[in-house]
Amino acid sequence: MKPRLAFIGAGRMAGAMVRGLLKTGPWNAEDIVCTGARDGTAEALSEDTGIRFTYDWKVFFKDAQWVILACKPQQLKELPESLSELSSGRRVLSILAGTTLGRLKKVFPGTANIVRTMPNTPGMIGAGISAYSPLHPMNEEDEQVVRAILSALGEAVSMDEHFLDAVTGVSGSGPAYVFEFIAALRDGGVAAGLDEATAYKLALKTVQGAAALLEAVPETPETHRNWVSSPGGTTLAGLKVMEDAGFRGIIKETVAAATKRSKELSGE
Ligand SMILES: NC(=O)C1=CN([C@@H]2O[C@H](COP(=O)(O)OP(=O)(O)OC[C@H]3O[C@@H](n4cnc5c(N)ncnc54)[C@H](OP(=O)(O)O)[C@@H]3O)[C@@H](O)[C@H]2O)C=CC1
Ligand SMILES: O=C(O)[C@@H]1CCC=N1
Repeated sequence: MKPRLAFIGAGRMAGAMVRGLLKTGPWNAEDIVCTGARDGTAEALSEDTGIRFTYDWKVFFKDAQWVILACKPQQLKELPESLSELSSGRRVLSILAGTTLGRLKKVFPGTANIVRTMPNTPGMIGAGISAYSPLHPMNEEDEQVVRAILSALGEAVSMDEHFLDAVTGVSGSGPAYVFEFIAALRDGGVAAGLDEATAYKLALKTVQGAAALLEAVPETPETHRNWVSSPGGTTLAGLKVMEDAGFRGIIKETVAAATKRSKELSGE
């Protein structure tokens, strides 16, 4: 169970997947090829990891068994029409935000199966979470391959395609919200008198520690929040500002906007 993999796109996410795959195995560099849009990422990924790269689509598809689609959703329409024939009989795993299985089927009509997935950037260190959904029910071998590929990035869960836009809004884009929160916590510390490096370290370790604590002691976030909050104490004074400013409503709207954008991307 080690099909040859061919990446269309060699950017941040493709790079994370290739590095994860080479680390976790069973894939070796010679089992993987990539291509790009001639802006240098394919050469760079090849140089860094030892995988092959080519700009010749015939060479690209020659012995590819699984095609990993990892360009931007808007770049899908730039791919040549010849791909529809060249990809015939292959399997496709797409990480494109928003791009539905229905649309992918039109681009790759002769493929044996197509799987849509939504990973996230913590996958770069094996700490990601991906949801995936196949066009046709997968046989055991294909399911094993998909799980092995996604496991190189962290956890993987199977889900109805209907949910993948919401998954994108929560965990696909989610790391960016968390980074924004850490930056805001750092800036709050600086405004309260700390130097920037100290404030950043405190903010980062606090978010890291809080997430690790939640996982280790699986009470709800609300329970953990209450354990931090002493009556008449500092935390409640801080939380009141968050509540008055509608923090939860803002995050809900944030997820809704990203989910909506994911749905829109399917048509672009
Ligand atoms: N970034 C994230 O957090 C996440 C991203 N995704 C999805 O992953 C995908 C890739 O994102 P990301 O890695 O950030 O993007 P990058 O911009 O880093 O990478 C895009 C890659 O696609 C290549 N490319 C562009 N046009 C073509 C083309 N016509 N033919 C072949 N290759 C092409 C680029 O090549 P070149 O450099 O030569 O132009 C580049 O290697 C997106 O679809 C996104 O929705 C999913 C989950 C999380
Ligand atoms: O911003 C985006 O469109 C991609 C999808 C999820 C994370 N990044």
